[in-house]
Amino acid sequence: MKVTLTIAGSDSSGGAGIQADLKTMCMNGVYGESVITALTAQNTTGVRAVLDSTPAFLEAQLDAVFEDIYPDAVKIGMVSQSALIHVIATKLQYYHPKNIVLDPVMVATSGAKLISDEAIHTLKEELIPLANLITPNIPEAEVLSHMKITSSKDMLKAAKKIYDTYGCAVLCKGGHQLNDANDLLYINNTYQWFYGKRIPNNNTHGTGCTLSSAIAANLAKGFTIQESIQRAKDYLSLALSAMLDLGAGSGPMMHNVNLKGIYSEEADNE
Ligand SMILES: Nc1ncnc2c1ncn2[C@@H]1O[C@H](COP(=O)(O)OP(=O)(O)OP(=O)(O)O)[C@@H](O)[C@H]1O
Ligand SMILES: Cc1ncc(CO)c(N)n1
Repeated sequence: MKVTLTIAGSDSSGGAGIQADLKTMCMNGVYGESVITALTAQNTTGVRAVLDSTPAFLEAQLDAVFEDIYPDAVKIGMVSQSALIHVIATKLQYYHPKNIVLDPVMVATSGAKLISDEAIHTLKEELIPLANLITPNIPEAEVLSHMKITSSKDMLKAAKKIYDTYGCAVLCKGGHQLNDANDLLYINNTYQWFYGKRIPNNNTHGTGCTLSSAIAANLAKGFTIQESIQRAKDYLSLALSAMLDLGAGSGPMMHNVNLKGIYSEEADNE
């Protein structure tokens, strides 16, 4: 069985973060491990409090996981402090996992800021260059590219700028902001659109976490980046289409959907 590790924050309401990642990994046919960067007290209406892990405890979690059940892919989500980002970067350089997907989480769907300004700088300097793929949404791509994005053309310009600066593949997600749910992959000096039909569901808490962990799960199973993105988008669409409606705010998605067995197999080239 293939193994995928999530390094992310816990969401007490179960819709985003570690909880979304583990549900997604389970449904996508891989064994999921979790290293927790922070606890959040949050629900569908907002984030009430954040308690960060200490750097030493984060380090202990990473060593425990990598020394025993070595993951085939790693997904990184919310990391709010520079010292924690530094620990992750140091350990990833030491253990060298094959596939690293980084979701540069900055702001929750509910609007809460999940990273300090100093940490954004450390993320750019130390962690983004280690990733194989990063998955910014539009506001995050604006921060990373230092430009405003108001159209598909802008998405392409920003994704190219990020790729040229950091050397990792970039999936710029069009989810919340533009009319369609179209995402743009920039990789190896070329680009590819992944088109998605917008599902009329405002319960989008955790869509970014779900997409990045589904991509990591599929990379672990041996699919290419392009195949993994397509499969992750298909999974997300199914989870959104189930139209779960929980909580007073932007609610979570339904993960226990009928996948008709298509998401559990491994790639032919494995
Ligand atoms: N209503 C929708 N219908 C279909 N796909 C959607 C919808 N909303 C978002 N998506 C898709 O979900 C994925 C995540 O994109 P999104 O822009 O929502 O990420 P995000 O803002 O990082 O999420 P989060 O809310 O977890 O921070 C993308 O593939 C996007 O196209
Ligand atoms: C813990 C956590 N990670 C990521 C997000 C972004 O959706 C969130 N709301 N909470």
